[in-house]
Amino acid sequence: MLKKLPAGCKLVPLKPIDDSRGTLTEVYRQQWVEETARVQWNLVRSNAGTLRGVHLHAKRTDFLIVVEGEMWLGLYDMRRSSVTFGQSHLLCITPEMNVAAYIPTGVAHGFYFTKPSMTLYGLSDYWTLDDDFGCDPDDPALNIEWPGDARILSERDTTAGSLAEMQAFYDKWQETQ
Ligand SMILES: Cc1cn([C@H]2C[C@H](O)[C@@H](COP(=O)(O)OP(=O)(O)O[C@H]3O[C@@H](C)C(=O)[C@@H](O)[C@H]3O)O2)c(=O)[nH]c1=O
Repeated sequence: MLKKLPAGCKLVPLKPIDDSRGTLTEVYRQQWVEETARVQWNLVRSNAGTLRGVHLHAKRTDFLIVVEGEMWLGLYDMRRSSVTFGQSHLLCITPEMNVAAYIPTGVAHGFYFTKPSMTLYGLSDYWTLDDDFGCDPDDPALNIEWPGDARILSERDTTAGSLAEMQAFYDKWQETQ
C-alpha cells in the first residue's frame, strides 16, 4: 500500500469562512484542478456500512466532497504508464478535514461509509454506464482493507468481476483510443 496518493490524485484544501451566522466554504473552483469544467454534480446519501465501488472511469474525472459523515476512500492506480501503477491507498475523509478529493481517469476508487454520510461529487463528463467499469471491492489484488464488517453493496458491485478482468477491459479500451 502506498503511503501517499497515487500520481495525479489530489486533496484540495477547502477554507471555511466563519462568522456569527455560520460558515461559508467554496467547494469548487475550476482552476484548482487545472482542467475542464464539471458538467454534472451528484449528491449522494449513504447509509452506515455502505460500500460503493470499486469503479473506474477511462474518460471522466471526479471531484468529491464529504459533506456529512465519514468516508474511507480506496484508490488503485490502473494506468500502466503511471509511476504508481498497481499501487493502492486508503484514506479517511471527514467534513472537518476541509478537503476535496480529485480522482483522475484510470484510478479505480471505492467509497466506504462508516456512518450515515452525504457526499457531493462533480463529473468532468456526463455519467454513462459505458465509462463505469467495476470490480470486486474485496479482490485481494486491490490490496485495500476496507474498515468495518457490515456491508451494503449494490447488486452490480456484489457480482462484479476481478481486478484482472477490469484491468483487461481498461487496457483494451486504451488500445482503441
Ligand atoms: C452515478 C450515476 C448513477 N445514476 C443512476 C444509476 C442507478 O440507477 C442509480 C445508482 O447508481 P450506481 O449504483 O451506479 O451508484 P454508485 O454505485 O454510487 O456509483 C458511483 O460509485 C462511485 C464509486 C463512483 O465512482 C461514481 O462515479 C459512481 O460510479 O443512479 C445516475 O442516474 N446518474 C449518475 O451519475
